[in-house]
Amino acid sequence: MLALSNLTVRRGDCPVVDRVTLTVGPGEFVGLIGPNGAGKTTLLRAALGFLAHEGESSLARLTPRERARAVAFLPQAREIAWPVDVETLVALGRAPHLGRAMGVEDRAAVERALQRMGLEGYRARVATALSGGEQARVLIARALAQETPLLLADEPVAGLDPESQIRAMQVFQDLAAEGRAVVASIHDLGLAARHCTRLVLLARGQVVADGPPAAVLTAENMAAVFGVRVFYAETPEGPVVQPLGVTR
Ligand SMILES: Nc1ncnc2c1ncn2[C@@H]1O[C@H](COP(=O)(O)OP(=O)(O)OP(=O)(O)O)[C@@H](O)[C@H]1O
Repeated sequence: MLALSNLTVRRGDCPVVDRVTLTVGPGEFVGLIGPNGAGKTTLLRAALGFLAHEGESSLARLTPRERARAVAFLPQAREIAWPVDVETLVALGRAPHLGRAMGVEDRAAVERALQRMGLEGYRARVATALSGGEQARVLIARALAQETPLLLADEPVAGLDPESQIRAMQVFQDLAAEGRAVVASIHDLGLAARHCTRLVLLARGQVVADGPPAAVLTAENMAAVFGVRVFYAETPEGPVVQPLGVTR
C-alpha cells in the first residue's frame, strides 16, 4: 500500500528525511515516532508527493485523483475554513469518488465515518463552532469518509481527551484489522505501544528502529533518541509505557 525507497528531502544542504526505505502492507497500523524535528511530518508529506524529494514513493507517482482514492491524509494543522455543518464537512471526504452528486454509497460512507467517530449527534452543528478536540474528531471523520485503503495521519490524537484518544486509536486499529493500513505520527508512546502493530522510530531523518513496539521502545533507543528514561511493563491489558525522566 505504501513503498518508500531511499526517500530523501533536503532543506538547504541538510537532509531532514534521509534515505528512508519502508514498506507498509494491509493490516498494519504503523506508529511513526521520534522527537520534535525528527522529520515525521516531512516524511509523510514527501511520501504523498507534496514535497520535492529524491528516491521513490509509490504514492508520489499517482495522479492527484488516483492518489485521493488510494490514500487519505490528515494533516497536523486542523483548519476548518468555512462555517459548514459537520455532516457537510465530513461529506467532503467523498469528493474523490463523486460523479455529479452524492450517491447512496457516498451517504453510507459519511454515516459510517460519523458513527466510527461518535459524531452522529454533532451532524447539524457548525464545524467552526466546535471545540478544538471536537474539530479534530470531525476532521478524522472526513478522512475516514474517503474510505481509502491507506490513511496517513499527522499527530491525529494530539489534543484529544483520553477517551477520544483511545477511541480514535481503536478506530485506526479496526481499519488495520479490516485489511486497510494506517501510518500515524504520534508523540504519546503509551498509546503508540498499546495500539500500533508496528513502530518506526525516526531520528534526524533516518529510521533507527522498525518493528513491534516492544522491540523499538527499548531503554537504549529511548535514551539515545529521546533522551529519556522510560518505564516499560507488559500487563494483561497490553504494554504500559511512561517516560520518567531525562537522561541528558
Ligand atoms: N519549510 C521548511 N524550511 C526549512 N526547514 C524546515 C521546513 N519544514 C521543516 N523543516 C525542518 O525539517 C526538520 C523536520 O521537521 P518536521 O516538521 O518534519 O519534524 P517532525 O518530526 O514532524 O517534528 P514535530 O514532532 O515537532 O512535529 C526540522 O528540523 C524542521 O526545522
